Formats: sequence, C-alpha cells, structure tokens
Amino acid sequence: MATVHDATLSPGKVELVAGWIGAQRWYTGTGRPRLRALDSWRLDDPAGEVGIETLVLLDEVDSVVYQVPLTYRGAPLEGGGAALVGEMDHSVLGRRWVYDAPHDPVYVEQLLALARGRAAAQHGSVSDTPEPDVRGVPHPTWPNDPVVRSSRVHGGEQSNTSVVVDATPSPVVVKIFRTLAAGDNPDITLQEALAQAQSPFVPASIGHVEGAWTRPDGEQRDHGQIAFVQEYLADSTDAWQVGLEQAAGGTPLRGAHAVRGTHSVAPQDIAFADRARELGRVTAQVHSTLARVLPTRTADAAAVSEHVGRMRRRAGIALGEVPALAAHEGQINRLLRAAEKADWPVLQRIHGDLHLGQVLDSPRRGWVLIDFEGEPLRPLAERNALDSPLRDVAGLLRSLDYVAGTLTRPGARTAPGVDVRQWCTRAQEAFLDGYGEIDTDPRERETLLTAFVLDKALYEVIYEARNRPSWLPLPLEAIDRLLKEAHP
Ligand SMILES: Nc1ncnc2c1ncn2[C@@H]1O[C@H](COP(=O)(O)OP(=O)(O)O)[C@@H](O)[C@H]1O
Ligand SMILES: O=P(O)(O)O[C@H]1O[C@H](CO)[C@@H](O[C@H]2O[C@H](CO)[C@@H](O)[C@H](O)[C@H]2O)[C@H](O)[C@H]1O
Repeated sequence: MATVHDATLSPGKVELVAGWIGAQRWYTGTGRPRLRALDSWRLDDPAGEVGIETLVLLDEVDSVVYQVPLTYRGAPLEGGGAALVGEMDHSVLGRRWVYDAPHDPVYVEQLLALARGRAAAQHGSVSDTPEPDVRGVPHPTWPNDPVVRSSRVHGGEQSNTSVVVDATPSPVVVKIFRTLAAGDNPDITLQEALAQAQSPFVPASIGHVEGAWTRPDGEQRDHGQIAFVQEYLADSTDAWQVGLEQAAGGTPLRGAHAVRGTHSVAPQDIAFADRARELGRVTAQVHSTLARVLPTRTADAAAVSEHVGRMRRRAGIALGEVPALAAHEGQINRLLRAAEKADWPVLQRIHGDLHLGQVLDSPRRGWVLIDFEGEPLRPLAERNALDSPLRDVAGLLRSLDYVAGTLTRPGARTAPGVDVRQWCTRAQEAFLDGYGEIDTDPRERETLLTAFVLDKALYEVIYEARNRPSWLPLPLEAIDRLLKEAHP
C-alpha cells in the first residue's frame, strides 16, 4: 500500500521534469515546455524502499499529454547516472534522487506485474487507496507470468520507451507509451488481434495496461492504454540494418537462399531480392489477416474524398514548412486529383507507418512486423481509422529508397562497383512481386500507388524537417524523382 506524505518538495516534481523533458527523444515540442500536472498514480515497491509514481503532464505549449514515470530513491541508483532526472529535498524523507523510471528495475518489475494482473495501481495523492482505472490486461494467449532477471532500456531513436527484460521462461519487451491520447492504441489492438488470429508475423502479445487521466479542462477522465508487453525476439536484427548492409555490398545475409538470377545481377541483389519478395508476401498476408478479423469498408466516393482531403492537408503543411517544395505544388495537386478519380481497394486496418525499422529479421521466424502505432504525426482518431493497404506498400517502397538515399549521401561507404539505385529498384520490384503473389499486384493501381508514395514522402519531409533536418534531402530528392517519372 503506497504511503503518500503530506510534504514540501524542493524543487517540485513538475519543475524538475520541466528541466529534463526537453532533451528526451520522445519529447515532441520544439521550444521550452510549459508543463501542468493532470494526474498521477503509484505502484508499490514490495521492499518498501523505492517510491514509484507516474505523472501525466500536459505541455501547454502544444497540448501534448506525456506519461512520465519516476522513481524516488533515498540514495543514488547504482549505474543510473544517465537516468537521473534530478535531486530534490523532501520535508519528511530528506534528500531524494529522482529517476526516469524505465531505467529503474524496481519500476519495470512492478509494471510487468501490473500488466499481468499481479499488482494493483495505487492513487497518486491518497495513501493506501487503489486506483482502479489503471489496470493490467493479461493476454489470454500467453500462458506464464515472466519472472524478471534484469532489464535495460532499448537504445536508439524511438518515439516511446521500450524496456528489454531478461526474464524466465523467455525475454519480453515492455513499451511505455510516452504521449497519451484517449481511445484505443492501434499498436496494442492490431498486434493483439493478429496474435489472437495466430499470425506468425508479429511477436506474441503478453499483456497491456489501461490508464485514465484527468482531461486538461479538469472535467472528466480520458481513458487509454499506457504500456504494452510482448515477446522479445532477442536474436533479431531490423530490416533497415539488413537492407543497409546488403545494399552496401557488405555482410551476406543469414539464411538467404539464391533465387533464379540473371548473370547481370550482383550476388547481394539476388539475396536481398529474395528477402524483399518474402517481405512483400508477409505484408500481404498481414493485410489479409487484418481484413479477416477486423472491420473493412468499400471505398465509396465520400471515403475517397476524405482520404484525398487528408493527403491535400498534408501537402499543404509540407509546402508551408519546407519552401523547397514550392516548385512542385502544381504537379502535387494534379497527382492528388488523379488519385481522387482512381479505383480504390477496400479500406481496412493497416500497419500505418510501415518502414524497414518496423520489420524484424528473426532467424527462427523470418520477417516479423512490430510497432502498429501508425504515424506519430497523425492524431489517434486517424490512426484508428480504416485506410488503404497501399499506404503500407508505399511505406516500404519509400524505406527501400531511404536505404539508397542514405548510401548515396556524402561520406557513405559502399563496396566498389555497387549501384545502390539499381539495388533499390530491384528490391522494390521484388517486394511488389511478392505482394502480388498473395493479393492484387499494387502496380495494377499505378496512379494510386504513386499518390500514396508521394503522400508518404511528404510525411517524411515534415517529419525530417521537425526532427532530423539533416535527413531532409532524402525525401525531397525522392519527390523530385517521383514527379519527374509520374504521369497522372
Ligand atoms: N518484440 C520485439 N522483439 C525484438 N525487438 C523489438 C521488439 N519490439 C521492439 N523491438 C526493438 O525496439 C525498437 C523500438 O520499438 P518500437 O515499437 O518501434 O518503438 P517506438 O514506437 O518507440 O519507435 C525497435 O526498432 C526494435 O529494434
Ligand atoms: O519508428 P517511428 O514510428 O518513430 O517512425 C518515425 O521515425 C522514423 C525514423 O526513425 C521515420 O522513418 C523514416 O526514416 C527511416 C530511416 O531512419 C526510413 O526507413 C523510413 O522509410 C522513413 O520514413 C518514420 O517516417 C517516422 O514516422
């Protein structure tokens, strides 16, 4: 049972977090945050030593709501220096060391127990009072409760915080969603639906945590999902790394088998074309399962106009934020008009932000898709809406192009004689061939596919301009090429 002291803190928790949050990869704001606490809940440390509290904070600058779990310790956490949010004085307990909780093993163990329904959340500001709105939902297909040995935060560029847990009988990964929104989180609903349908192309689902937080207007509470636990495919690499290595003519692929090749094709192209074809088949099979187990809808005129309307809005934002696109405005508009007249496939649930970084290469399982959260720049309602599977196809075509774009940037190294553009074209064709083996070949809807590729590239322009400006030339150059080749 959590004891909440009536104490004075110096500095206060929100003040402490305000000085730290701006440097976090998952913080979406650009300037100085203006944080306001909306809600909080606690977990108990069975040893009674570490305070565990999750703050839900509103950034009043852009109305984004963040989940910030913290641990409070009476002495520094060994090896936790980089995760220190700061120190504060507690009028009852004395000096407190405050940590970014995903780095604290005590929090990770209790969050996992909560997700499996073996621990109960407690009220944030009242002692010994359960918080029933924050509760775990163990997934029925996962039989055993993981027993934690150790944990570490997954490094790299991420929109959320994923903690890899070495557990028995097998490792798991706990994803803590950093920005909260009311409603279903597609990462959980889609992956759990696929797991339930026994799809081999996603990691098994282990459980998730439902949460609730007071709305910014202070009236009612919003409900949403705050963490997701799934099987961790420990020996996997991601397809982005595989693609980069292959395109650069580097390390040969594990398990790659030769395909009917022609003499003019370099060996690394053959190996990757084979894997790209397999990725096309996997993508089509995931689409087919999602269409079978979740709702679908015919793309009637109203739906098409709504979708093209969103593409137009996105183009408008990109044109507004990146002046270099101005010369293409007329052609972008023509292509979107052509998309409005095209024949659209049935709308269904899709991955929503499929790129090579969302595809794991597992030696035991082959390609496995993760992170069904959709594009982080889209509002949740749009990410939960039915969409065209061509969006995912376009996402992977763009990602293969990103591999080529990365390797043609100044300073990039490739093996002598490697033509990365040719590698990209072959990989894209093979991917589409594979997709066409299971479902309609996306090339049969050429104009529409081109419009989705353009839409994705415009998304990337906005994403890169806001998050990684040095990557901006990649989608900009791709748009140049695409519009030169397109004949709407
Ligand atoms: N089930 C898993 N098995 C192995 N690695 C995983 C798994 N889930 C995530 N990862 C690794 O963690 C990274 C971040 O996960 P992701 O779900 O894409 O988070 P984010 O939403 O923060 O981008 C992935 O790129 C991958 O390397
Ligand atoms: O993985 P996230 O869901 O956070 O996706 C966002 O970040 C991605 C970059 O990390 C971004 O992807 C873009 O860059 C990738 C290479 O780093 C490339 O493979 C993708 O094709 C390209 O779109 C993604 O768009 C963004 O939503």
